[in-house]
Amino acid sequence: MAPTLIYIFGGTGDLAHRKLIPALFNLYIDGYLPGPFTIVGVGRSKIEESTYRAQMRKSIKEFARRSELTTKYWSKFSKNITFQTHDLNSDKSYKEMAAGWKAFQEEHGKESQIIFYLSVAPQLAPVIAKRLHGHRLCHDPKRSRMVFEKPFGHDLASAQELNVMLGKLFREEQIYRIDHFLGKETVQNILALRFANALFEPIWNANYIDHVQITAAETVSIESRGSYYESSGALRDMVQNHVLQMLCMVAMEAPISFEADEIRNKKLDVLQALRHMRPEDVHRYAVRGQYGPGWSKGKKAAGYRQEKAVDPQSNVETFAAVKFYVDNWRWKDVPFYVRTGKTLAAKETLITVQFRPAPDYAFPDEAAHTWRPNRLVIGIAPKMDIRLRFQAKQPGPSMTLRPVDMVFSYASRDEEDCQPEAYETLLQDVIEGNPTLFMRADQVEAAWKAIQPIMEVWGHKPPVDFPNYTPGSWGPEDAEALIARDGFNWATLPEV
Ligand SMILES: NC(=O)C1=CN([C@@H]2O[C@H](COP(=O)(O)OP(=O)(O)OC[C@H]3O[C@@H](n4cnc5c(N)ncnc54)[C@H](OP(=O)(O)O)[C@@H]3O)[C@@H](O)[C@H]2O)C=CC1
Ligand SMILES: O=C1O[C@H](COP(=O)(O)O)[C@@H](O)[C@H](O)[C@H]1O
Repeated sequence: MAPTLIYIFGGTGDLAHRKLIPALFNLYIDGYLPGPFTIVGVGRSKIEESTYRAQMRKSIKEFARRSELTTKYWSKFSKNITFQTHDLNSDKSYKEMAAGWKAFQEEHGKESQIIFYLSVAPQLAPVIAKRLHGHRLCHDPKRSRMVFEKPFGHDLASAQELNVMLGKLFREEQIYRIDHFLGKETVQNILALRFANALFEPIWNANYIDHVQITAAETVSIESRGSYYESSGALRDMVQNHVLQMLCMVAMEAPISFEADEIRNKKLDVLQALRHMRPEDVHRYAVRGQYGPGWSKGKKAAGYRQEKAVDPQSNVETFAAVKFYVDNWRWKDVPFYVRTGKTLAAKETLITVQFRPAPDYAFPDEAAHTWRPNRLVIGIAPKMDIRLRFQAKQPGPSMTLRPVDMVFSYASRDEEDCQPEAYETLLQDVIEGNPTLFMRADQVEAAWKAIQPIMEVWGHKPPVDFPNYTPGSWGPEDAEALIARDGFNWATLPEV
């Protein structure tokens, strides 16, 4: 692998502390980092290199998957970490970085590569891109890459604008739009489950599948991210990206190869097939919620409007549920119910594929058959498993049925401990120049387009009932109604 210089813009921020540096540490332990590499944390803070290193050591101890190995590997790893104070709006900073890049190439050779990870507020992205271009820091498309954190844009128009600008300055293959859910093992495994087995594919369509549910529930509040969340909300923060990407994995057609563009094309087809919502129909398809004050894990919990950096009258949603349809042959009239929210009853990311009931059959009524067990449940996180729930005969003299599970669990195969974190997989892909798991410009735009009508209606019509759910619940009543109207319930882990 080519010698690599990695700039982490936002090196003092939350994401760098909790995810990026710990992920790079794990990659180092596994020998996946290139021979010579340098990680340069960048922030406005005026801190010494030694202080930065000490902070990063603490982060690794706290957040790295294999923190117990900190002592063993830290001293070697830390030699590759440095810190620079820069204002990323200032030209001078890029001049200094250009000098640093020149020196790196002189030391390690012309095949060296440079990566800029933009772990900063999205408003900084355009100025950074222009300056990197202006200082020829990304002029060689084969040896320079930029990683853009989410959110990529604020809506369809701003995402398009950013894409157009980047398209003028760089080649698409240099631009890595990250969605960390795509780095999760269990999300990638959906492709293996569907396309490496002939078992499911024949029934993976509207003839046999009744509906699909995707839940991405969190127990945490918005924590210290109030100012970001006020300009985002659950729909932009989770549905536009992570949830729709999971939906694509479930709904896409079989790829003919695992080439980056082939997978991206197949996912784009799904996004483009999402049924357009007319503004007057949005209330039938989408529900929003905001948590009020209450109790969580035996402690008093603040409501969203009482959180730091949040407007006390805020109408930003912390919960969203949407019913999507994928208007193509495979998924004709099959609803995809998705929901996500903060301070919910459980941390649970789960995909449930509900099959249609068996046709009328010979079992006596007292067999108490229901058709709900007939489902495949994919645990994305924190439970990582796949369970097929089906009807079986209850042992005994009568023909009584009961639901049973056939389970593949990562934990039971000792595989959970050696799972790379999503950011490890994705950072390794950036270093190796593999964009398969990253979003192409058109995908990001198609995802914004899918939720644009909801954003517009919600933006124009303030909610009348906020706050409308309590911490520790499963969200607002209306979310139950959204799915109950069609005769179903949301699936959660204990009862699936
Ligand atoms: N945190 C998370 O869990 C997630 C974050 N993201 C995305 O990642 C990005 C970063 O988020 P997060 O780490 O939480 O943000 P933080 O607010 O914690 O950190 C922001 C970083 O940007 C730096 N910064 C801000 N302005 C400048 C500037 N003008 N010049 C140089 N550095 C600057 C800050 O440095 P300093 O303080 O030293 O000035 C700090 O390191 C955002 O786009 C966010 O949406 C995405 C998914 C999850
Ligand atoms: O991108 C985001 O994701 C996290 C949830 O990610 P997970 O891997 O912990 O499930 C979410 O908390 C955050 O609000 C959002 O920005």
